[in-house]
Amino acid sequence: MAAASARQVNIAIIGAGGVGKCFLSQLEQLAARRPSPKLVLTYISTSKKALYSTDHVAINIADATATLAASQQAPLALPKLVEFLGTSGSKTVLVDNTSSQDVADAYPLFLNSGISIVTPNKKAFSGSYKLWQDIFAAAAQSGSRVYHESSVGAGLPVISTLKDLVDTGDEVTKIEGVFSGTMSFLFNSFAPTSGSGGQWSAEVKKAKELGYTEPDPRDDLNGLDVARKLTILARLAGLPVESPTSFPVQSLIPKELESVSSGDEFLEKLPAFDAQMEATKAEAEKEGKVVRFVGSIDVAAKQVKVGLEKFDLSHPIAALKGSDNIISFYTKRYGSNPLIIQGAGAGGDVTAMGVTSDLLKVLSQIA
Ligand SMILES: NC(=O)C1=CN([C@@H]2O[C@H](COP(=O)(O)OP(=O)(O)OC[C@H]3O[C@@H](n4cnc5c(N)ncnc54)[C@H](OP(=O)(O)O)[C@@H]3O)[C@@H](O)[C@H]2O)C=CC1
Ligand SMILES: N[C@@H](CC=O)C(=O)O
Ligand code: NA
Repeated sequence: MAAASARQVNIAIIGAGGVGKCFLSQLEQLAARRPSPKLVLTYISTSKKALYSTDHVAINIADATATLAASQQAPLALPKLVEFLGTSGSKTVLVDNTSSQDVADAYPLFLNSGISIVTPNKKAFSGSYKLWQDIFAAAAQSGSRVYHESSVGAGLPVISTLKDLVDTGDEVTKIEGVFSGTMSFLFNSFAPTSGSGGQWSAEVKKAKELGYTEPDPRDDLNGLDVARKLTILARLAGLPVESPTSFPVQSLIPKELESVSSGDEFLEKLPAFDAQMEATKAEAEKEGKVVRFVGSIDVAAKQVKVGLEKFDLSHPIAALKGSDNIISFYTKRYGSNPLIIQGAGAGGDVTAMGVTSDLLKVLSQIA
């Protein structure tokens, strides 16, 4: 076991894709700006490769992506990773930048071993309610921390705001808005409030290229990504929602493409079904409206729903730009004027910002 250092915190990263690379760059700046505690990257992996040494030698953060790409080491199995991180003698924060359910399922194991977690991955907090309970019980029992701001609204302060409302004794009655950067971008560019808009399937490809979509864009188009975010918010607001499939969720996947085997094949075949979304858009236009993909949680009625709705052109939801999310919290204190949060809801840099700010919170508590 390496010698213990109170003023050193080790960082282990799983996932080095769009968000992971932006996080690495923010971590490099953070480590340079803040000498204490010393931040030491000791493990990084994708699904196929890893970088680490048995004596926990620091990995150069600036070169980590390139060194990882050239590495011949395989990732450690998750229980082995927990063991490895536990032998460093320093406090450790795991940064999960994947969308993996397997990694999410292992959070209780990491937390029980005293390893804190920061992540934009929604799977742990929107999976089974039992996993949610196990995660927070493990953190409470071991004193390790878990933060997931970017799991809703990317770096926008959505989770922290909701926690503050609840923890200070306000009563949240309703949460509603646009919760997907991808869906926002798609509808803002396909059905703008002025002009004719782009082709649906071409906009879907653009959203993927811009890094807004989930690794498989069908996870956005089937409504599940928004359903996951609403599950997380509903639970934080006090509703023990069982899963993201336990309430009505509208899918925008054409019936004919429901069984295609890969995201790439789906994107290739999607142009043949553009007429379906054109019809939805035209129907709203006939009423002088635009269509948008929204979600809502009615806390008192215990109702959660996700799907398309039509909006007047003057409505704030109709007028969103780019990948903007807009989230309104209706509470007893705020009365009929909700507390509203708006801004980019997807993209590598803004998502990594939420992860980095979570890391800062953990450091202020453990270091
Ligand atoms: N992109 C965005 O705007 C936002 C993303 N998020 C969340 O951030 C997370 C990352 O998204 P993003 O960076 O866009 O996704 P990417 O697909 O770009 O990157 C995912 C990374 O995770 C790795 N990975 C996947 N599964 C495993 C596994 N089982 N073990 C180890 N590594 C694994 C991948 O490795 P490999 O390449 O080898 O598969 C890849 O490096 C997701 O949970 C997403 O929902 C949240 C808010 C906004
Ligand atoms: N795919 C998601 C990414 C952020 O959670 C989205 O588009 O909102
Ligand atoms: Na957020």
